[in-house]
Amino acid sequence: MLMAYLCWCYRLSTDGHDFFTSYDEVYDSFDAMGLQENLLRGIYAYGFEKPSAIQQRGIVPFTKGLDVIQQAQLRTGKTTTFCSGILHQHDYNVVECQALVLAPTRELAQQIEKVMRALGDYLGVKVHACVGEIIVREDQHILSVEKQY
Ligand SMILES: Nc1ncnc2c1ncn2[C@@H]1O[C@H](COP(=O)(O)OP(=O)(O)OP(=O)(O)O)[C@@H](O)[C@H]1O
Repeated sequence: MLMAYLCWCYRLSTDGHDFFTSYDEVYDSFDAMGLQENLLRGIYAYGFEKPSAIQQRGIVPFTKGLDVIQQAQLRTGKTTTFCSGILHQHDYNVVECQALVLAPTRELAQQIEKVMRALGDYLGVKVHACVGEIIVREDQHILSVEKQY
C-alpha cells in the first residue's frame, strides 16, 4: 500500500511573524520520543510495538506544543498520533479539563474517546465524549463537578 503522510508545524514566532514549516524529524521507536513513562506503558499495552509513518513524524511536534497539521491515508494511525500528543502534554497534578477534541461525527468522537482512554490507562486520565442524545447538563456536570480531564 502506498503510504502518504504530511506533517506541518505552525507557530507564532516571538517577533510576531508567523512561520510555517514541514517537520522532518523522524523517530523510529516510541521509546525515542521522550514520552511520559506511563503513556509509553499505555501505548505498549495497547499492542503497538513500532510507530507508523505518521506517528514517527507526528507525535513529537505535539509534545513540543507546536500547532500541527497532519494528513495521512485512512487507518494509518492519525488518531493515535494526536491522542498521544495530547496525553503527553497534560499536567496530571492538575485536576481540571485540559484538552478538548472536536470531531465531526458521533462515531469518530466515540472512537477517539476509546483510544484516548486506552492509551491513558496508566496515566489516570479521565475522558468523556459529549455527543448528541445525552442530556447536556450531564455533560456539564461531568466536565465540571467531577473534574474530568
Ligand atoms: N503503531 C501501531 N502499531 C500497530 N497498530 C496500530 C498502530 N497505530 C495504529 N494502529 C492501529 O491501526 C488502526 C488505525 O489507527 P488509528 O485509528 O489511530 O488511525 P487513523 O488514521 O486515525 O484511522 P481513521 O482513518 O480510520 O480515522 C487501529 O486499529 C489502531 O489500533
